[in-house]
Amino acid sequence: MTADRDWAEVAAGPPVTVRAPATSANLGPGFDSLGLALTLYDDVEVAVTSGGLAIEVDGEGAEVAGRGERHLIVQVLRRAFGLLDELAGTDLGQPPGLRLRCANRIPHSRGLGSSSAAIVAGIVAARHLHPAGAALDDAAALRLATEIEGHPDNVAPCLAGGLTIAWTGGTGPRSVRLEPRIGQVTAFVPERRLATEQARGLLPGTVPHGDAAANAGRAALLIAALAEGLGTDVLLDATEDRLHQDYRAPAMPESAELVARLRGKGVPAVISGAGPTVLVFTSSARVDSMSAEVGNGWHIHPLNVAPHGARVQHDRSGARP
Ligand SMILES: Nc1ncnc2c1ncn2[C@@H]1O[C@H](COP(=O)(O)OP(=O)(O)OP(=O)(O)O)[C@@H](O)[C@H]1O
Ligand SMILES: N[C@@H](CCO)C(=O)O
Repeated sequence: MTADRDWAEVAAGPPVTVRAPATSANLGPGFDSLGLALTLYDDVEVAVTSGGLAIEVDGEGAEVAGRGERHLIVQVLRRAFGLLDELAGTDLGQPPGLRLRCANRIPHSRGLGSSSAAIVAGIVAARHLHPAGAALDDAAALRLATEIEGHPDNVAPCLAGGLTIAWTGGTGPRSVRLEPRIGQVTAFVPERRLATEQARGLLPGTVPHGDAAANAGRAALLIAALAEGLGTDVLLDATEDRLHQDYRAPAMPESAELVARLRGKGVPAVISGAGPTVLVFTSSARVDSMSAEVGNGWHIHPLNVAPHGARVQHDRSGARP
């Protein structure tokens, strides 16, 4: 099948800008399954050009700009363009050139889903730019993003917004989106980075049956607490974890200590994703009083749940939404 446009025509058109939200995965007991989209965003502009590869990065992780073909978003664009040709039966191949402009606000390797935002932004941009982009539907986008990221819990809310429960079934990764009834959450972000790969390496191969059973019950309770807007006392119990946080504590002792301290005072606090950011479910009034107590060394981000997943921002072409 031939596409209705070729890369030269795409290059003559406008670039696409995608806004992708930060995400917090696990939320305590929901390891590799639960995720929340947050109102902290990366913006990625992608243009097809007549040749070469140019990458500009402003903000977080500016050092990744020099990676050329190894830049995560470039790799994702290439994978998505290849998959689109396969799915649509077209043979466009790779575009002659690409230009990326990244405005990064999500801190890297802190547990706020920066890699998922980059992956999802790349997929949404590729779907918009490729003339047969509609062939990559939402289910295929989730499958591709999960394949690249390795687990679905950050990419699902980054694609869908809100609160998501993600799992891998017989047909691959899937997710369900819920509208959480919670107000503000606050991210306490330390300077120290922790790569997800390193944090995953600290997990044991097996866990005691009692711990697995406790987490299953708490994860179920957490969904009810978030969906129904249940009170802080329920949320405190519902965010208890026994499957990952303690095993990872040696790699982020300050974060583990902060979570324990806040929980000891009745505040529902968890490690965000693979850490070391601490995510707190609480009102803004409480955060103000907590901030003084938490001390220096933490960047404090009061955030809301992002209602939408990654979306195209400026579409001057009037083409696909
Ligand atoms: N906007 C981006 N552009 C290019 N590469 C990125 C971008 N964001 C993240 N990355 C890559 O992903 C790495 C961080 O991914 P990692 O999985 O370790 O942490 P995270 O996604 O921030 O946290 P978590 O998965 O725990 O929520 C960075 O070091 C960088 O290589
Ligand atoms: N569920 C993942 C989230 C981080 O990407 C983990 O905790 O390793």
